[in-house]
Amino acid sequence: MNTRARIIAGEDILTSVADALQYISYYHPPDYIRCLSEAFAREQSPSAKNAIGQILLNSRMAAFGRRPICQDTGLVVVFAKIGMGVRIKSRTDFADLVNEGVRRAYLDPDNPLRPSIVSDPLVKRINTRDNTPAVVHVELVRGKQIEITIAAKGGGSENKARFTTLNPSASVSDWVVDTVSTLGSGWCPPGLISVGIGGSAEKAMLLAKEAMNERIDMSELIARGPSSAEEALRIELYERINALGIGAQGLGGLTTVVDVKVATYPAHAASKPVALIPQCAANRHLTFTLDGSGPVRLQPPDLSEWPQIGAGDLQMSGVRRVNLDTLTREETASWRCGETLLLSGKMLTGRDAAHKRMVEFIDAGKPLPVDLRGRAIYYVGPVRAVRDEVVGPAGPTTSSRMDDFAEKILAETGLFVMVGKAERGPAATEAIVKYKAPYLVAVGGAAYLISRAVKAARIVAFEDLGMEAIYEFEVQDMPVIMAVDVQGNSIHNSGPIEWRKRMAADSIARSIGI
Ligand SMILES: O=C(O)C[C@H](O)C(=O)O
Repeated sequence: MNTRARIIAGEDILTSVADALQYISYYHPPDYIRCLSEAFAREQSPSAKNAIGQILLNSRMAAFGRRPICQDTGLVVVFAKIGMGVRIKSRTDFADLVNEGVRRAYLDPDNPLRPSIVSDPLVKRINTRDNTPAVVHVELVRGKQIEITIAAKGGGSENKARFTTLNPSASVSDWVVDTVSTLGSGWCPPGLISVGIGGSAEKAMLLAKEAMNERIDMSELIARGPSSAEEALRIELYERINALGIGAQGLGGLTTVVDVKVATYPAHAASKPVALIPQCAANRHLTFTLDGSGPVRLQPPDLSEWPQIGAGDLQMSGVRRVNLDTLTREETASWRCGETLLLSGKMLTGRDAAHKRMVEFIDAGKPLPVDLRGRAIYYVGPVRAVRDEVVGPAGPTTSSRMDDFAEKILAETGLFVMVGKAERGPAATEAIVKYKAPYLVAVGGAAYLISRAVKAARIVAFEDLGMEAIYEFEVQDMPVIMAVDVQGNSIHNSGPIEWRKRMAADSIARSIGI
């Protein structure tokens, strides 16, 4: 038996991490594209079909353009299984090698990725500018290889991770379904729900996080039938979660999840820890193995698997064209929940840090550096532009994080319209009604597609905030859906209720044979 350690160069780890992060920034996993294409064909809700179509079209454009699928290019999470017969030739720690790979990938001049990580998360929250550090999990295993699973996890879906410890006899299925029904759609469905059961609090979370990177195989599982309690739970959850009618982007529809993963580990007799982590439509991960023969060599996927969706397939009939430069309160009050609008003209951008600072200015009686009166604001933190782009991928961020600022911003600035992603909470909805300032949504996960509607972009305030600075965008035909109108009607309430009812009626109809 050869007992000599196998040498793996640190540089091969670093290069492979960098190449893998670039690769997953623009190539969706083909298994996800296959499922989403099926969901697109099946979808009957026009809004949800349009959203899935935009995600698929965006994915194809990102793959051919080699630009990020989503403006949120993620928090890097690594699961490394290091064979105990391996010796890593490096002067730095394993985590430093990974971080150097992250730095190289995110600062790549051909395809720069958006740095989203802030240090001092408690107080200063300063962007580290290279997306480091990654979250690295290492396990020592038998063998002479290193297997690395790397993911770039979106912030919106990570924010919806949940944990509980159930009583041993309580139903995991009920807790998961109840919890998903409270998450809203900031996690950007259609995606996956991953569930970790057992171990301890942190172990359950890790089980869920690791399992979400497994191959999507729900239709195969349903076809062959479950062979374990975990598999039976996967099918049950897949059916029950989709029956909630949440649909793509929470607009109401048939597909909320394309798969549900379940991983288990022995637990204490007194406990049943359960972790739930959603995976968004920017489902980015890759597993590769290093055996000492050099860095990983990644082949592009077969792009003929990406459906060729055109504007005509997007169910955009009856759209209303809006000139943002001539908005009036009368006009915005006439927009109705569920309508598709195509926005043209100038809009401002601003997200978490810009809102916090604007409210600090207002509280201190200082004038804002930009006049929001009569304008639309888009909640976005774009990727840096390259080559002929005016802006990099620029999809919407989760609007509910701006809810706490809505009342003050609307009261003090005369802002007319907000554009973002997913539902608003009760306080923001009240402010929308009170100040007659409607709320529109763009499709989360269609960032590169949306960026093509941006014809000019310039930073107008808070440049030090990096991707969170306030820009002025000039857009042409940017597609959005009217989500909360000035009466307070919300598509994120009415859509899922309608599709839940329709699906229940359909299954009743099927069960009685009509
Ligand atoms: O940070 C972002 O751009 C978006 C975030 O991933 C979100 O979904 O809210």
